Amino acid sequence: MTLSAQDVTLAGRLSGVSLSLRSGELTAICGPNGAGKSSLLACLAGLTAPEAGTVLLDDGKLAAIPGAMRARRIGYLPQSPQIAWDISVEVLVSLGRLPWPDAPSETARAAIEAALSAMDMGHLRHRPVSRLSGGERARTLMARVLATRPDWLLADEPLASLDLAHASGLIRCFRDQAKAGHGVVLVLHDLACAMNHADRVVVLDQGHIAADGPPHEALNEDVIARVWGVNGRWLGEPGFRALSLP
Ligand SMILES: Nc1ncnc2c1ncn2[C@@H]1O[C@H](COP(=O)(O)OP(=O)(O)OP(=O)(O)O)[C@@H](O)[C@H]1O
Repeated sequence: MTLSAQDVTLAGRLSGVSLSLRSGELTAICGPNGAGKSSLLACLAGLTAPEAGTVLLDDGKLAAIPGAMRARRIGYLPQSPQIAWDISVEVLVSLGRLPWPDAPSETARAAIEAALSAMDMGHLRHRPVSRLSGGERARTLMARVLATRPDWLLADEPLASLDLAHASGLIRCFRDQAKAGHGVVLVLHDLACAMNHADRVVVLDQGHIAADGPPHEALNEDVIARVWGVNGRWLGEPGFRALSLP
């Protein structure tokens, strides 16, 4: 399965971006503030229509796929999700099953339970979302996406408010999803996380692709100096790299 952008343009945000993402891989999209990462992810999710260019899911135009089917195939976590109603954690997570015609069913129940468990939210399932901490709220919203069991997981800064143990658990979850053949695409500011856990890194800079490849190439020190303007140094062993900043 592939999810591709062909010459995608959004004025002032993306300039002719082309890339083809493969399922079974964890792809990290990195870049400075305002580089166009969230804009690209929203286009790939089918939630922002490009002004020019096309997004393809496998060989078909994403825009031509009916909404419910698209929502079954692509799960999307925005950078700052809004929660409209003060419902319980469990009800919010169960909304992830809305695109499916199966609710309530054994499959739906199992997907919701697995998502609550993966995000360590089972013990808070009855709590209203207005009474969650920031990290708990983020885990609940991620669980809602997981409950859909989409082919593609697109998440914008999914680790931003998680503590160390929950961030590590979520990275493991993303890796398992990729191993199971799903496509995982994450916007990440944490370059060490991208270096250590991604199969592929796409670096965006001012709406263009500045680098694209395995992490050790796409995030080498020259690219970091050129794109971020910082002379960082990679330290440590592969898989446990840390970026030391001057
Ligand atoms: N709805 C919008 N309409 C017009 N311009 C926008 C819109 N949203 C964002 N922009 C602009 O487009 C550019 C890219 O924004 P985007 O949110 O994609 O960047 P980003 O790489 O995700 O940044 P960050 O790391 O700060 O989250 C920025 O200059 C931003 O100001």
